[in-house]
Amino acid sequence: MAGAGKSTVGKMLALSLNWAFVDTDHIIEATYATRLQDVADKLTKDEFLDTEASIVQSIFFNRTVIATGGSVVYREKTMEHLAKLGIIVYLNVDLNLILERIAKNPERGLAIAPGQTIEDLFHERELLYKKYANITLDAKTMSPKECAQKLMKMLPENFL
Ligand SMILES: Nc1ncnc2c1ncn2[C@@H]1O[C@H](COP(=O)(O)OP(=O)(O)O)[C@@H](O)[C@H]1O
Ligand SMILES: O=C(O)C1=C[C@@H](OP(=O)(O)O)[C@@H](O)[C@H](O)C1
Ligand SMILES: [Mg+2]
Repeated sequence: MAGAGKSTVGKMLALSLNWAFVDTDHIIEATYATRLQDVADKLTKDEFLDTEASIVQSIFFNRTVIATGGSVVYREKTMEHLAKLGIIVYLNVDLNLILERIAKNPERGLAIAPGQTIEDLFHERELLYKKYANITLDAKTMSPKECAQKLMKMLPENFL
């Protein structure tokens, strides 16, 4: 979910693993040579989801922690692609904390349909995040560093 900490924790996890780190929001910005928000503003929700999906599906990196946007989960093919690349981590953070973090940064983009609330979005996505996750980390009470440390322990031994 947006605000769960994917970009922050992902970067720290990559450092711990000594792996590369890629944020797919940055790849979208690099591709379109503009801010993510400018890309999103010109598109409907579905068009944004398709754009994100096609960019994520063009990634074939190994030994890389990939932080996606929270909206990636709507496209089954894209999630299957990510599943082939490696382990999918779900950072589970409760709704109140998500609302707090989003409120702190209202400029933050969100693929949300007209009339939909963040609560609706959270509940709709929660099921999808659980469906695709190989590892679920209850991240609510942990700092980003603690999340990364815990994930290091949760990764399968034969994975590294
Ligand atoms: N575990 C955490 N504890 C406290 N603050 C966090 C934690 N993870 C992320 N944050 C903060 O929450 C905000 C959203 O984090 P971000 O990594 O951008 O989330 P995402 O990429 O999932 O949208 C940032 O301001 C970040 O510093
Ligand atoms: O969850 C979402 O709808 C989105 C989350 C954003 O990324 P983060 O999850 O990193 O905030 C970004 O991809 C886009 O604005 C849509
Ligand atoms: Mg992010």
